[in-house]
Amino acid sequence: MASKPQPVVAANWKCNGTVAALTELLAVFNDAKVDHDVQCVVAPAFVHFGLVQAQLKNTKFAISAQNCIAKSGAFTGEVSIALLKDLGLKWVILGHSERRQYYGETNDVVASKVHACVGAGLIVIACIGETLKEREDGRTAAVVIGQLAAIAKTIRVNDWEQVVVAYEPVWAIGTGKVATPEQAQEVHHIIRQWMASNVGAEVASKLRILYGGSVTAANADTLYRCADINGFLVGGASLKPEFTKIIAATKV
Ligand SMILES: O=C(CO)COP(=O)(O)O
Repeated sequence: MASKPQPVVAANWKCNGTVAALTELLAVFNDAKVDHDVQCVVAPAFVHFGLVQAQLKNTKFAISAQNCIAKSGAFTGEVSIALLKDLGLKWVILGHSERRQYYGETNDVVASKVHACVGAGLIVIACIGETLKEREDGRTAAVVIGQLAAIAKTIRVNDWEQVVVAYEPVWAIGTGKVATPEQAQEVHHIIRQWMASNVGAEVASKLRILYGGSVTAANADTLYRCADINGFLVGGASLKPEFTKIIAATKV
């Protein structure tokens, strides 16, 4: 346990929140006593960046985008790396399954975004994970390795310092059906082993691999005890005060 890398606990607020509700929640995050070595991250919708930048005072937290595109210009409705950097943002989530599913982001699209973002100095939370059908067909390892390999192909070994991997089984997202610790650990181990064999042992041992999918204050402790789980990417529960308990679960 002592050799685990610094945990990351990230709140993915997705397309949720009101000014009033988020103001209340940020006050809770500001008051949270986080006295262990952990990186907390909040990813609001783009329209809430200003609110979060003005109100989030807890220095354990960074602000993240939920997506971006590589280049600025005539791309109506999009937000580019340069726009994020101009606001002082350092983190971005890429390849979330909702972006893959609803916006057609393929492994190659995600990989090229990861390449562009690490090249620009951002820290990327790169999401991978299988659907229920893929799991039932026995293709979990092949799918997540395919997603990971596409990224590994586009970035250099040193770039992995700027990448956090989030394993989010699609069937566990927003369903209340959390992966068991055994199911999660099995895939996290496969990811780390693949990284060790294909990128390098040191990169693999330092890589933060987060679990996401119906994480709550009630299951975070048990999940974090798994050897290869280094934190969480949280949706629903990150919009509630219980998110601070999920952060606390990474204190060992
Ligand atoms: O998609 C997720 C985080 O990115 C997980 O969402 P839930 O925690 O709501 O299942």
